[in-house]
Amino acid sequence: MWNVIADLRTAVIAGVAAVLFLLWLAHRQPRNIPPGPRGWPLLGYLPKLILSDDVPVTLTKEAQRYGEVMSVNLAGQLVVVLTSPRAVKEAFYNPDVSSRPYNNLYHTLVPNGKGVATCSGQDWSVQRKFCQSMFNSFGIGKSSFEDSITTEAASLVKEMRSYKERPFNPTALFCNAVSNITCSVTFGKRFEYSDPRFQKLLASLIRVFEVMGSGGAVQFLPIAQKLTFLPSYKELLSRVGSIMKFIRGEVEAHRRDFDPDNCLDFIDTYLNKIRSQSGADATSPLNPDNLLVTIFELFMAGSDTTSCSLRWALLFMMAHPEVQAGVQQELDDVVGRNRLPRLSDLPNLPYTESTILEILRVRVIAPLPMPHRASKQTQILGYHIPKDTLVIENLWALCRKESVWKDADTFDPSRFLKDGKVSSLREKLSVFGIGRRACFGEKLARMELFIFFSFLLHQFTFKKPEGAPPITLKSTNGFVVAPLPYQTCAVSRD
Ligand code: HEM
Repeated sequence: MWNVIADLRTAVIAGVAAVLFLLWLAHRQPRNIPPGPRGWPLLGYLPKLILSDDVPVTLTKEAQRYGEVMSVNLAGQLVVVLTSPRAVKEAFYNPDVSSRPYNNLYHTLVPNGKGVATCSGQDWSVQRKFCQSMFNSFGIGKSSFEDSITTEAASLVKEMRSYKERPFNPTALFCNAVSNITCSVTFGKRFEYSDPRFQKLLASLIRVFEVMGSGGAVQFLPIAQKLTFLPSYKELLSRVGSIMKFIRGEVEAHRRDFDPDNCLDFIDTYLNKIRSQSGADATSPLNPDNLLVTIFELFMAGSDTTSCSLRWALLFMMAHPEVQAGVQQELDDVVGRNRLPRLSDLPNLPYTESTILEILRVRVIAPLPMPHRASKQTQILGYHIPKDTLVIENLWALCRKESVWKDADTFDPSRFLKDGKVSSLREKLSVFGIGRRACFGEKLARMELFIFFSFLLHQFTFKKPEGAPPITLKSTNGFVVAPLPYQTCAVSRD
């Protein structure tokens, strides 16, 4: 009798041990994956991120403990966070870390649509190459495109002047001005600041970035793709849907009036390409669905980003009147009062350029950009990276490294100056990302920032309105890090 019980006990213990061993086998981490904090059972590090006030700062602190290549488990998804230029360079020049995670938001709205920012593989490389060649042919980044931006900057100055030095919130004006540049490239037209249909669209655009939150990257986790019942997802779906509807209307109008001998904008050129390849290559990534999503992405990526940097720029000028006066002095010395700044003045405006660079550095507007996905098993600095790992660059950490940026929290444009010129430190500023998927609109954004900023400071002095609350440099927690809403007075310099 006792033998039976002893045998049974042995069998149960052996059975439990076998089950535990199999569970361990199934859930064990592959060897040599990057180190990182453990987190909770099942949810891993996700609760800590969700509860964090400032996700990039939290991840930077963890990286000080675990290193430049760190991993966290977010509800079963392995995510690798990179916090040094050498780690980001090695990872993001590697074709095997150049894919993007699946995104069911777009998939729901345009089931077959793939754009340029969220797709992978052949779809991405063909689209990106085509878009890049189009941007080049429109002269973006060169002086031939300058007039489009100066015309818009002049409209912005006129609009700000119309407040007659009374307080206003510059958010909608900047968003309208910058979006108009994207619209002039894509749709071949701009929209008036008073156009209610366009204003509604811009409000949706700003709201999309707010709703996405600073855990923007979290949107791409497999678990997030299942939370489609949440009110925030429903709001995103409805807002993105209304932006898509607007774009669809513009594409339809272009299709109706299409003239292959007169392709003046992005949509016409893309439609012409689709037409020229029909029959020859039915599977080409250049197709009507992808056109829709690509325009949506250019519109999103190109509008709130630059306009948000301009909002920071005005706020920092109000908070640091001595820097504002320094930029104005330089503009007056180099440009004078009888004309407006031109792109060709830039090499002679080192303090103005340093101020723009410092604004980009001190408030990195995309601190944790959209994740990359490893399309196959690979390595980063010797660590094993399994297939389908998400890889994120922590740009906030890169712009705060004390060894490169002394007193990194201090706003100090002169850090970029050496012997009266902009120093090579400029090359170390990585706010547009690094590698194969680095920002595609960087040249356009830099042109826009210089022209808008120099026009505004040439024409106005920005001041905190009397009686307004003290200036705060705190930010919102959106996918794009924006200043809290504020008011300014544009005091004419003439
Ligand atoms: C201050 C302004 C801007 C900043 C700081 C910025 C920053 C970034 C960053 C950090 C990335 C991610 C890089 C990566 O995934 O590795 C990115 C991607 C991208 N940006 Fe920008 N951006 C700005 C303006 C623009 C503009 C004006 C456009 C176009 C009109 C644009 C279009 C894109 C696109 C299409 C991508 C995706 C590229 C790809 O996946 O291949 N951006 N941007």
